[in-house]
Amino acid sequence: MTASTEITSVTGHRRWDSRARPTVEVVVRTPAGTGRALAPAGASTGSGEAVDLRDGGEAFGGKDVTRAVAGVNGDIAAALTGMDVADQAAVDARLEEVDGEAGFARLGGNAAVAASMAVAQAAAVAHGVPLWRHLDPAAARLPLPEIQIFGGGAHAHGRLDIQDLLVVPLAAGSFREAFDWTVEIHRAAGRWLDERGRLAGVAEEGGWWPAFESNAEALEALVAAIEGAGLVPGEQVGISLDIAATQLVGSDGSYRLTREDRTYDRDGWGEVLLGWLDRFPIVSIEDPFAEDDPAGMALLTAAVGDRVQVVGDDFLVTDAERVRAAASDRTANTVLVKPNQAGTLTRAKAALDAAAEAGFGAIVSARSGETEDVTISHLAVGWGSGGFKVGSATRGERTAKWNELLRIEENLGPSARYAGRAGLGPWQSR
Ligand SMILES: O=C(O)[C@@H](CO)OP(=O)(O)O
Ligand SMILES: [Mg+2]
Repeated sequence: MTASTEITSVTGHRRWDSRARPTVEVVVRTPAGTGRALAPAGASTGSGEAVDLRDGGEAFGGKDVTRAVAGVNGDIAAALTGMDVADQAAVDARLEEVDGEAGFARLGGNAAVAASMAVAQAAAVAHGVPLWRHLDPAAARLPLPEIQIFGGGAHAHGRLDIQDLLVVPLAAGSFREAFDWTVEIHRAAGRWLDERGRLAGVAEEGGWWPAFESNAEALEALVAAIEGAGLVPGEQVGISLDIAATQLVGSDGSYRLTREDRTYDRDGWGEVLLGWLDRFPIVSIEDPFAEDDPAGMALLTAAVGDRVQVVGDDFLVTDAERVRAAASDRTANTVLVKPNQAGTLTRAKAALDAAAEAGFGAIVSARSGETEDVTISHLAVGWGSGGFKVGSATRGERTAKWNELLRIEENLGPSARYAGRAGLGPWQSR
């Protein structure tokens, strides 16, 4: 170990996220440079996620991070000081050890992930390279983005049942062009809603918050928006849905569409989804069934898993073991990778590696509560994930991540490659 990459201090700080909630920032110092990172937070969370440690009683709706920040300045600082930022695996193992509980229940996954990411950032700074290059000097692929146009579910007070309606620029020639296309679709969608008096506001991730009469109407509007931008739905631009179905399921296991005032059993719900998949150019569907309904996930994967990306978010919670189980049970073909679900970068990377081994796709993803932190943009390139999901093309905490990818693409110059359709994952060629 060179002395210059040895951690001299770790400090925790209380900052703010895009939902006006407190969040944890960690600053890691070494003689060779400083790294900092901020924890994101989900709203539609999986029960198997690392624990988001919150406190404060009435203050900030019980969402304060006083204990999580204190844990960084106490146990985490004591445990990591003197370690080498270049040894991410050792740092992350130490974080698990010092917490001592599953899912970072004692010190908080929010504290752990911010510490883990700050260490990675410090290592990159110490080596004088951007984080993506530090993770893989040969990395050259820009991920296929999925970008939210309409927001619903828990992010829009249930105004629409489907949580995220996103576009996927399959046939763009570069990341830059992918984003150019997306903003035109975003604008066309806004016009479509405005002309029909359906514009109700902006959802938590910055997509339009529409007053649709049914979920199918939202899909029709999305197709119209793609066409309105002068693009061909399905060929140039596909649709991706995050159903976040755990939010739709009742205590009896039935699935409820509030918009349409209809309730379905597992098979009936499967019929609804298959109907949408037949009618609309959907290339990806996330959490189509609830996190505790593997039979539903298996039903859909068997029906469309050879042509549609079936993504586990709440269902797989960025966990390598769950990815391996999903591969053998055929309950998905792609994993959503959210570092804060895992608690450390090492655990998140293990889920991504398990996906690669299983022939699954992988999508590095932000949370609905975000900050200006751009670590995940670097992870997507440095880890070579096929996909990348950050919410909308609006709002600073989202554009920060997209702009960072544009910088990386420019930085790569002629060697940059845009993943395009291949970014949907290796399962396509099976
Ligand atoms: O479900 C999701 O994929 C994310 C992002 O849309 O939402 P949250 O961070 O609230 O879990
Ligand atoms: Mg999701």
